Amino acid sequence: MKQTVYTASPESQQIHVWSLHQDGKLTLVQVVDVPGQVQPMVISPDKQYLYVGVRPEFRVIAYRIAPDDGALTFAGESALPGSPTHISTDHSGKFLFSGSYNQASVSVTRLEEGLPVGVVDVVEGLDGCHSANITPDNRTLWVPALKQDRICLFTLSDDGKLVAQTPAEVTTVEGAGPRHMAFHPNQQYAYCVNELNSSVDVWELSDPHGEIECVQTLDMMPPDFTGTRWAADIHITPDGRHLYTCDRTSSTLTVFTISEDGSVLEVQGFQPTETQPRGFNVDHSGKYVLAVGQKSHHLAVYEIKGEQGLLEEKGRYAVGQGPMWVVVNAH
Ligand SMILES: O=C1O[C@H](COP(=O)(O)O)[C@@H](O)[C@H](O)[C@H]1O
Repeated sequence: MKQTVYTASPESQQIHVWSLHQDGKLTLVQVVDVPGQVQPMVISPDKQYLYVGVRPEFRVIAYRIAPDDGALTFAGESALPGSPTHISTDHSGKFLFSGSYNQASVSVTRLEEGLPVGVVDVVEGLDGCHSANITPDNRTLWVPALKQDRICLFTLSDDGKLVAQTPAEVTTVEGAGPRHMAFHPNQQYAYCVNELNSSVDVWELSDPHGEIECVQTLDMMPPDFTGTRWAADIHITPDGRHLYTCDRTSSTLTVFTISEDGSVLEVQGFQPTETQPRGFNVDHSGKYVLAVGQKSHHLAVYEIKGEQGLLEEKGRYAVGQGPMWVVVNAH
């Protein structure tokens, strides 16, 4: 398996394309100058396109991915109704979702033959909308509205419309600020990192018409931490054994193990990382974590070690200015 890593740096308006080698080393393949401040990124389910959200002219740009070395070529673009804070796709590759914090909305863009062609739905009134997360069965879109301490639940219709479910939302404790999510591969549990109190909620997914319950809430900060909590991102290993989160004030990655059935998390340790980590990811082999520092302008690679999933730094690399997002493609 070959892997390519993409980092987005909005201040220098660049995407860096890296080959990730088996030993965790990176070599630079390409630096793409993006026409705008590039923030969120996602790879199409068929692995042929990288979609990126750009501002101040709000749009999604599609880059074709070269199958051999992962290099990017501009392929198309489409306007978005608000600043793209987060983008993702459904699993069929027919729709792209964009959560907009500043516009308090989530939008759905139709994809045709991999290219974005236009917005087909917008849901407003989602204050602090921070991400859109489709369940592994492609049925339900979970959309955290950070400023409302709720995660809205929508059914994705065949024509890309978002239909509020019953119940239409789940709520966190007051002041948590739900932000980003990950799903367990067994499809029974979702994990949400809460920005404002740096905690993680474990959501038990049930029958679509039944109750969805928060079965555990964990503090992700070291016990002696006294600063302002400012969590950002969350990722799970492909085998569902380890979960990682990041906090920007402390520049820390928190390491969790996950119980066999996905229901119980346990904090295993804290990894100091790049300054102000807003985005990170796990590679497809489940061997490496890659994190960028918005204030260090570097990408660090960590090897996942042993049963606890603790991290050991393998190298760090200068990227563009203000890096925010990391995605990994396997081809
Ligand atoms: O994490 C955060 O995100 C919001 C929205 O970010 P944007 O890049 O879409 O403008 C930001 O305003 C907030 O301060 C920050 O904590």
